[in-house]
This record gives sequence, structure tokens and C-alpha cells, in this order.
Amino acid sequence: MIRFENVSIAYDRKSSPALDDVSLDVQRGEFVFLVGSSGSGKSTLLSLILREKRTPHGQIYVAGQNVATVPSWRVPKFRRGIGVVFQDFRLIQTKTVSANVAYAMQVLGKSRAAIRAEVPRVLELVGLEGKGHRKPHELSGGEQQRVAIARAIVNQPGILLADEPTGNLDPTTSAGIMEILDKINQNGTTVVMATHDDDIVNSMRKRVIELRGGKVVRDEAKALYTSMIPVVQAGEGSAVGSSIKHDAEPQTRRQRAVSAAAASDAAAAAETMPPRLERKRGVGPADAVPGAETIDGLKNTNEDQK
Ligand SMILES: Nc1ncnc2c1ncn2[C@@H]1O[C@H](COP(=O)(O)OP(=O)(O)OP(=O)(O)O)[C@@H](O)[C@H]1O
Repeated sequence: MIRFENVSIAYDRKSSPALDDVSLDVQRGEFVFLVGSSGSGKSTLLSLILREKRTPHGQIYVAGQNVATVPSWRVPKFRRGIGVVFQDFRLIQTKTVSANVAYAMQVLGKSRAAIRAEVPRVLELVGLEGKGHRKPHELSGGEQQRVAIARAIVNQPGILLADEPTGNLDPTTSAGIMEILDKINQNGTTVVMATHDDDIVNSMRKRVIELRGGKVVRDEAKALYTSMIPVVQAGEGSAVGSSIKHDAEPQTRRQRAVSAAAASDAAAAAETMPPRLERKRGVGPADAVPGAETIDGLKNTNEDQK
């Protein structure tokens, strides 16, 4: 469905390539996570699939077409086969939920009857039945992302690209969005999702393609992901949270949140306790993390990877 053959692209001559000799093959109906730290090339890869950029090196095939050979005037039609969802929703604020979704059909010249039938069906699919009359600002972030997904799939694209679709959402809301993306995938749509969120990747267990410095460094089925963000611990350095433990094991986003909360609790406790008690209870760098049990429990997730 999507094939990259030795694709390289640089934004300018001086900087290193945003993608460097990338080859990959995504089959029809697959769900693929594209992971990697900021600047590793995820958005660039998605934009090449959409033919927003042209690659000077290598070939890209989307649904059997060599993207480079699609003439400019046919690019809009080519893109109709690809739905796109972004982190910031990109809804038309002056239009209702239904009108936002309907608009995607109107620009393709779909009949009123088709629009009237299809929009409520898609809104129901994403769990927004009864909310079609609302404006985007009357919705939560998660609901706005559901509208964006409804708009992206209403013309039944073969491919759905999602660039950090949960980046602005809390974990519970994100889980709801992932359920919808999973359902869309089970209905036959190929999904490629760029994300930093290791918790989501680890709960879904789908194929993971990892980029680093524009290169594919890992391509694994049903894989896990641990983003390499160092652990911040209480009691190290002059102010809590200011020191970074460089040799620490990488943690998932949720583990980091637990660590940060624990660190802040420990700091509050240290501030309010008289020094004598502080020593007696041993609040200090070594045992300043009351949530350590939880953290150790979660650590198993990382160890599964090995
Ligand atoms: N318009 C641009 N002009 C110049 N360099 C760019 C441009 N867009 C991206 N880059 C560079 O290309 C590289 C890849 O960027 P890209 O946005 O694809 O990474 P990413 O993995 O999507 O990052 P993030 O997770 O932060 O969105 C980075 O070094 C970035 O600085």
C-alpha cells in the first residue's frame, strides 16, 4: 500500500538529511506506529506520502502509484485516497460538527443525499451521535479530534495518516481516540500514526517503525517503544526536578508522570518536616520516591522488550 525505496530528502544543503535512505513497505490493512524523537523525520515521511514534498532520491509508491509521476493537476485527486489527522484538529471553527464533516464531501462534489446519509453514519462511528449541531469550541479536545477523524474518513480513504493525533489529549481521552483508530483499521483502512507516546504504542502492540536522524533504526511487528527521555529525580541538585539522572533507565510517559508526582510529593514533605524527623524517616535522594513500588511494577513493561 505504501512503499519507500531508498528515499532521502534534505531541507537544505547545509543540514543533514531529514530522511536518509529510508526503505519500508506497509501492506494494505496494516496499522503502523512511526516513532522516534523530535526531529527524527516522522512528519517528513508522512508529508512525502501525501506528496506535499517530492523526494530527490528514491521512489515512493502509494496504492500502486509512483508518487513522483502523479502530475500536479492530479495531486488533489491522489490525496482523496488518503485521510489525514493532525495533533491540532484543524477544524473550521465557524462550521458545526456536521458541516465540518459534510464539507469534506462537498469539495468532492458528492450529492446532498449521499452527504445526508453518510455524515450521521460517520459521526456515530466516532461516538459523536447527537453532537452534529455543535460548533468545535463547544466540544472537548477529544471530541474535536473525533470530528477531525470523522472528516478524514468520510470519503472512505484507503489510507489514514495520523500525525500525533493524541498529542494534545490526556491518557483516557487518548485511549478513546486509539479505539476509534483501531476500529477504522479493522474496517480495512491502512493506518500510519506518528507518535511520541510510548504508553499508547505499548498498549496497542502493533508494528513499530522507529526513525533516528532520518534513518529507520527498527521495524518490528507487535512491538513496544520506550522513548529515551531521562528520569528526573527528587533531591538531586539544588532544586527538586532540576537535575537529570543521565544513567537512568528510560521511562514511559506515564512512569515519568508518576516519578514527577512522587518527586514533588517528596519535596513537599521535605519542606514541611523538621530536620530531625526528616533524618529519621530517611527522606532523601535514595528513598525520595514513595511511588517506587508502582514504578517498579511498570518497569516490567520495559523489561518485556528485551
Ligand atoms: N520546513 C523545514 N525546513 C528546514 N528543516 C526542516 C523543516 N521541516 C523539518 N525540518 C528538519 O527536518 C528534520 C525532520 O523533521 P520532522 O518534522 O520530519 O521530524 P519529526 O520526527 O516529525 O519531529 P516532531 O516529532 O518534533 O514533529 C529535523 O531536523 C527538522 O529540523
